[in-house]
Amino acid sequence: MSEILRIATRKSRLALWQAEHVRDRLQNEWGVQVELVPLSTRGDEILDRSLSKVGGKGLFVKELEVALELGEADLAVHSLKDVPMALPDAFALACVMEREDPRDAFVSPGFAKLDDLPQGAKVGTSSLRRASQLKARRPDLEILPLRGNLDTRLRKLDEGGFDAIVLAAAGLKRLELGERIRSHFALDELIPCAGQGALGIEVRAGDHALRERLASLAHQPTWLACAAEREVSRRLGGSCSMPLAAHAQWQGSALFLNVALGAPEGEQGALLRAQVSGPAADQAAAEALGARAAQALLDQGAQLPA
Ligand SMILES: NCc1[nH]cc(CCC(=O)O)c1CC(=O)O
Repeated sequence: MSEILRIATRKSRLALWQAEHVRDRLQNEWGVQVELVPLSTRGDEILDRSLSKVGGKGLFVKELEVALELGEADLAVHSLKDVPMALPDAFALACVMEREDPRDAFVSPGFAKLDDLPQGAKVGTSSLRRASQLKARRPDLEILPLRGNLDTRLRKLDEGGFDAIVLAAAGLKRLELGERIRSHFALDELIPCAGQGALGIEVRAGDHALRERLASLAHQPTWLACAAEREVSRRLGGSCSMPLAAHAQWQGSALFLNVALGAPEGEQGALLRAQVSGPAADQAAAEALGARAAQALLDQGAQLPA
């Protein structure tokens, strides 16, 4: 077979690692030839500005979709947490792969963990989700914006100006930067965002044969957990301009879904939290759990975006 599959990817080191990871699996497990098609996305170009104000997460995904649409690539590999809840009809999420460590990591030259930070310490993160949960635990902290890819953020920490920064453990581990992690936040202490640590593969919706074949890369427990998490975002109209956290963990055949929602940007207010659990044998059951968690937040007064 002379078939060549092409993977559209962003050019950041993490995006390339993730695309190479999928390439290697396809080559090893299917014996096909796979090429990477690296693209720069508008998301990367405007990373130094406020993403939440220019159009949100979808930007990371959009240019890769254009390459799929034009037939320049057959698959797009994404960090699932950057994939919008609703894809355009022409595209489909063919599979979600086994999740890496979903936790957030505490990175600091001088301190081993959050509780060790002195009063008023400066913590870098531009994630509203991380900021609202950190503030709920430590109202004294000064949260400062920190953007850019992982290498850029670590460089900014090394240049001074922050006592600590918070990053996804998965990205650091994939880039062999795990030694920068001083400690991991517990999953109920700094709840991750929906899909954190998981990879999703997007294809043209009409590529039925490829969609079926990609089922061999899917990890069903990860997919069901992420389906529950993503349903919370979908119900609450979640975007990265919303400080929403949703993380589901398996205990036997039951899924435990932890969610938190901070006050809207610039406003004061308590962090809302909820936990729901139940069996989740299929996607519908997982999404029903997500819907229950979203309703629990709404019952506590969560505001849907206008
Ligand atoms: N928001 C950007 C982004 N998208 C995916 C990852 C890391 C990998 C992952 O969480 O799956 C990161 C970095 C971070 O949040 O620190």
